[in-house]
Amino acid sequence: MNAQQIETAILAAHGGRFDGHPPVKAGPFHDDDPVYRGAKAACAALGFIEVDAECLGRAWQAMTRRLGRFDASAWPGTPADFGLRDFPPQARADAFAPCPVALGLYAVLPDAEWVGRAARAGIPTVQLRFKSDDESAIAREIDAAIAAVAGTGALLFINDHWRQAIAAGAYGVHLGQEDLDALTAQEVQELRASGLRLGVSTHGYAEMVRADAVSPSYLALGAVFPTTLKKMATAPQGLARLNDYARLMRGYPLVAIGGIDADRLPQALASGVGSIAVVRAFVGAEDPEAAARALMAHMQAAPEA
Ligand SMILES: Cc1ncc(COP(=O)(O)OP(=O)(O)O)c(N)n1
Ligand SMILES: Cc1ncsc1CCOP(=O)(O)O
Ligand SMILES: [Mg+2]
Repeated sequence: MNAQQIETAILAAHGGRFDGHPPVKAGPFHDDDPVYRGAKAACAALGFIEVDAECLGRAWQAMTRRLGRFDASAWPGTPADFGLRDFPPQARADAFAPCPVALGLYAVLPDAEWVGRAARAGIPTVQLRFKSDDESAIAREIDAAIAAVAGTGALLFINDHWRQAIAAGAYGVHLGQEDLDALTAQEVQELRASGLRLGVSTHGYAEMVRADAVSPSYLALGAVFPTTLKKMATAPQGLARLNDYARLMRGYPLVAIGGIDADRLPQALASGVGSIAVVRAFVGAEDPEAAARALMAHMQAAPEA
């Protein structure tokens, strides 16, 4: 088959699954392999951004070589086809400290007062996402958040401020791709050696591959649905992509985030992720404690993935 036939076959098999993403201009192409070229072109037509179409083109090429034939009905979902190292990642020598596979309902919160409120409402995983450049205010807020979860059993992640999180003895740290890229290899090692858990944001295939390079404790997959809380560089990924991402990265504890509320929670959870992260569904609720109960009831009611 030539590249054009491969592209047509992939679009015929998968075109209906990825509704809602406008096509992206295909290329550049880095070699003449017809599976790579056809699959990359098809994935661009399915709306995957350049870096993700490139990842998928290479993964289709690797999958085809591994299977010994081109199968348009398949979709790459094997870590080795993406060049990822051995799964499960927790077994790697350089893995970050492990965290539960099912982090459950995960509330992302603007300050320590909200952290305490979420923890007292019984939410099992909470994050302090305190945006400030004031070092002493950050340290104060982190200390207050740690005090606020004491005795509740909630696991506390600190967003962005990893050094202060280590100093204060938090359970873990959450970093975005830019946050991770800003760290030197030595700083990544310092964070790993601290024993704090590390969660990393991802918004597609290339970012999952990038995050996997440091073997973090969990991966966040987002934004699943549109969110008004944060200006996103990438379009909402949608449920079809979330399902594929969760299948590929199933060796990790996974967190779905972005625009999830009680109505959408069951669909997101059905992807196989062990955790659903929310901001507005808790903080923006008229009665946050009642909202927490409803969200947690939805999580419990969901059938095992
Ligand atoms: C659980 C979870 N997922 C994603 C994010 C976003 O992190 P990041 O991309 O670093 O953006 P900011 O939150 O720092 O604006 C998160 N905080 N938590
Ligand atoms: C911080 C963050 N990262 C990806 S989406 C998001 C915000 C999620 O907020 P909401 O649950 O209110 O859509
Ligand atoms: Mg960040």
